[in-house]
This record gives sequence, C-alpha cells and structure tokens, in this order.
Amino acid sequence: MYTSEKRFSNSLKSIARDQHLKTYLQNSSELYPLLAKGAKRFVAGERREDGLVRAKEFHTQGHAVSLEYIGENTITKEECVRSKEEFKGLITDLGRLGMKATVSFDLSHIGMMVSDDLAFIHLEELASAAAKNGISLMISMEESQKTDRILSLYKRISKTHSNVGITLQVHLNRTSIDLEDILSLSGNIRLVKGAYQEGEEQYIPRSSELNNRYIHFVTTCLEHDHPISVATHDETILTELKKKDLLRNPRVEVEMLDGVRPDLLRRLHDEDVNTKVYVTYGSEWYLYVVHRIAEYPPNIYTFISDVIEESM
Ligand SMILES: Cc1cc2nc3c(=O)[nH]c(=O)nc-3n(C[C@H](O)[C@H](O)[C@H](O)COP(=O)(O)OP(=O)(O)OC[C@H]3O[C@@H](n4cnc5c(N)ncnc54)[C@H](O)[C@@H]3O)c2cc1C
Repeated sequence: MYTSEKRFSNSLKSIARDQHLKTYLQNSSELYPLLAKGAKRFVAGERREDGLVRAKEFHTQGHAVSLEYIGENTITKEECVRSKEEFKGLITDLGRLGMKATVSFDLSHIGMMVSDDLAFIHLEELASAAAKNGISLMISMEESQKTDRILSLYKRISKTHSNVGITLQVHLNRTSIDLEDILSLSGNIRLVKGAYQEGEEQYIPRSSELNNRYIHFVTTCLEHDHPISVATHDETILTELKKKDLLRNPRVEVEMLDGVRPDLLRRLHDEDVNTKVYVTYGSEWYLYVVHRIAEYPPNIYTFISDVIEESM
C-alpha cells in the first residue's frame, strides 16, 4: 500500500469505531439507502433469506459456505437474545436445506458486552443446535482487548463441543503463544491476518514478515494434523503454500470473503483445493463494509460507482 493509502486506511478504521457517525448514518433516510447500495457487493442483503440464497449459489458452484448475521458489540441483554435467536433460526434453516455450512459470529454480538456468562450460555445453546443440524460454528476474533476473554470462552466450549472453531489473527505478536495453546483442542482454526487497528507494539503490519509468519502458522497446524481454514486473499501466500504442496491437504480449506477475489477462489476450486466463501447478511453492515474498504482502498472507487450506477 502507498503511504497515502495507508493513511486513508487508518483513518477509515478509526471512523469505523465512531458510534455517533454510525448512528447518524444509520438513521439518515437519505444517506443510509445510498450507502446500502454500495454495501451490496460485500453483503448479501438485510434478511436471512438473502444470505441463504447467496449461500445456495456458492454451494451449487462447489464451494463450502460460512454465514454470518452481521453485528457486534451488542449492549443490552434483550438484543443479545434476539441475535442469538437469529443465529438459531439460521442454523435450523441450514439444517432443513441440508447445507453443511459453518455459522460464524462475534461473541460480542451474542452476549460478551453484557457478561462472559451470558455469551457462554448463548454459545452453548448455539453449539448444541448446530450439532443437531450437522453445522459447525466459527468464533470470529475481535480487537486485542477482547482476545483473552474470547480464547477463554473458546477453551470452555471446546470441553463439550468439537464443532466450534476459533479465528486467530496472525498479525498480533501474541498469536504464536495462543496458537501453541489451542493446538491440542479439536476445533477448526481459522487464520486471518487481522482487520483491526492495534497499538504499534502489539502487531506486525502487512509485510513479507507477516506473510512468512502466516505460512509458518499454517505449517505448524498441519504438523499437528489440525484442521485449518486459510482465510486470506493474498496470492503470494497462497502461491507459496501451493509450492509447498500444502493447499490440497484434506485438512485445509481456503476461505475468502464474498465479493473479494472470486476469480482466485474459482481457480483454486478448479485445482481441487477445498474452497469456502464467507457470506454475510443483516442491517449492521457498516463496520464490516468500512473494513473491506480500509484493507483495500481502491474498493472506494467501486463502492462509489456502485452507489451512483444503482441510483441512476
Ligand atoms: C473468512 C474470513 C474471516 C475473517 N474473520 C476475521 C476475524 O474474525 N477477525 C479479523 O480481525 N479479521 C477477519 N478477517 C479479515 C482479515 O483479518 C483481513 O483483514 C482480510 O482478510 C484481508 O487480509 P488478506 O489476508 O486478504 O491480506 P491483505 O494483505 O490485506 O490483502 C492481500 C491482497 O488481497 C486483496 N484484497 C484483500 N482485501 C481485499 C478487499 N477487501 N477487496 C479487494 N481485494 C482485497 C488485494 O489484492 C490485496 O493486495 C477475515 C477474513 C476472511 C477471509
């Protein structure tokens, strides 16, 4: 990324956290529908049905699917219960449709902002419902202030449910220790570079050092025969893993976000790599979409064009 793009990216990540701006945009009857048009490239729609339709499309094309009802930092118990119920409905629908999908979520969406106990009760309920329907769950990783609590809840649920996996952010310095710590647990490990802005001393920025670390973590997981989701769009990493003949390992799936590098995912699928698409739906898409633009600033051009063209 150029310096100007890095500045733009960091500013976007900062404003993504601005609750006043978010509330203002979401309550604006003029701006919200306009921005929603630009969000469509990354988000299937606002309703569960939109997510399921999109998921079925990818399923038919031979990709596995992760689905997320977008949201995070839910602060009242009632809202947390509503979110948990939405995920339960999603799990039931996926089971009914016979789709062996993964349901992905932030623990702060289903209770962690109220208490860890509430998050755990909801997590356990979802894990049991998922097990009955042949579905797996994947816990997303949030800002580093929450990492200890998220890992602790993951370890707790792992004692009784092997269908729950965890996301680790390769860019955080602490992750090499966290990875060693959870390798003995059976759940899938999803490796991502990391989307959140962190303090300089806590993380490694995008670089070849970070890419090497990513490859090292993949190798470590496979040495332990651990199932892993290689969640990246970075062609350099994927090419290197291919050269090492690690991509077609049955323990590996390559997972990408819907709307980002579908060409690359299709190519990998044609080369017999297990592929997966991460589909999102819901009205809380603001932070999610801002992150997609921040990690690849040229997306702002596509976003603006989508808004204008759809409005004409
Ligand atoms: C399945 C999945 C789940 C995730 N879950 C989490 C999570 O729980 N917590 C978390 O912090 N982060 C999560 N992320 C986001 C992740 O941390 C990265 O921010 C994101 O994947 C971009 O990093 P990258 O590995 O693709 O590499 P980058 O170095 O960011 O990008 C490499 C190249 O990929 C392409 N690219 C990357 N992003 C985009 C984009 N938005 N649009 C167009 N091209 C792009 C560009 O060509 C870019 O040069 C997840 C990502 C995926 C794929």
